[in-house]
Amino acid sequence: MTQTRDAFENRLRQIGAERYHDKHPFHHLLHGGRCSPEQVRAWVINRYYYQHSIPIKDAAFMSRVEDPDLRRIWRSRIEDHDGTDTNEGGIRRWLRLAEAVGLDRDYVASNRGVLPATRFAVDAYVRFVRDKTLLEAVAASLTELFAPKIHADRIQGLLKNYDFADDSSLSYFRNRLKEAPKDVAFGLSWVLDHADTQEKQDAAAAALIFKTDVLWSQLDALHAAYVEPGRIPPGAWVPGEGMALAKAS
Ligand SMILES: O=C(O)c1cc(C(=O)O)c2c(n1)C(=O)C(=O)c1cc(C(=O)O)[nH]c1-2
Repeated sequence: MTQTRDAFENRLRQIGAERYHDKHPFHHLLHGGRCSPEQVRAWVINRYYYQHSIPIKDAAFMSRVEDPDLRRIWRSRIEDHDGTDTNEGGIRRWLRLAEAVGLDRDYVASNRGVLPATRFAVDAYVRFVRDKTLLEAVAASLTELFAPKIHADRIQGLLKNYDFADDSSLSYFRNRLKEAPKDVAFGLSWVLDHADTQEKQDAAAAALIFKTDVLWSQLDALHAAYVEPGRIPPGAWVPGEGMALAKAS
């Protein structure tokens, strides 16, 4: 049976409550100040691959949209990450974080050393958005419903626990707190409007579950490689690599 708008929204929110990556043990270590500097670096390097792929994903989405009004709304997502004349953009802000934790920004931007499972998961998200229906593609982005809380927790946890954390290094997350609400308000109402049969509601819910798996498996890979059991796959970043050279005084 097709669910009412409210019941369907609750179903989507329940998926986040059960499966969002704020519950992953790696995030508990990171936000609680229990990551070593090397583990923080591993997270920054791998998460950059996600950041760099988000505007590629959004461009793949836009390439399939026939409605200029939808493209007009969606394109701010690309600008939020790639920047504009007046906005530095999320990718550069992330590289500022990379420098603050001691990494060489060109190394991080090269995507060398990214874990294979991170690549597989993130590339699967880009392909999903390229290949599935527009409804499934928008529904997959709705994990962002749950992101403001994790960004706020992260800002607080990193500021409290790590010397590298300050307004400059954490500016990525502060900006997302301003940018994400407009995206998610639009995305949610678009999905609620367009998922008007049971079949479409089921497909949208499955897309959101798929996306929580994309996020969760990245952290599983990070945890296995750099926390426990500490098995770094061949070719992945090894602590000590990719560091910025100390500035000559
Ligand atoms: O730090 C996080 O936990 C987190 C999660 C997510 C998400 O839920 O996919 C995004 C972001 N951050 C983020 O910063 C971001 O720009 C973003 C875009 C998207 C998307 O699917 O289009 N998700 C996310």
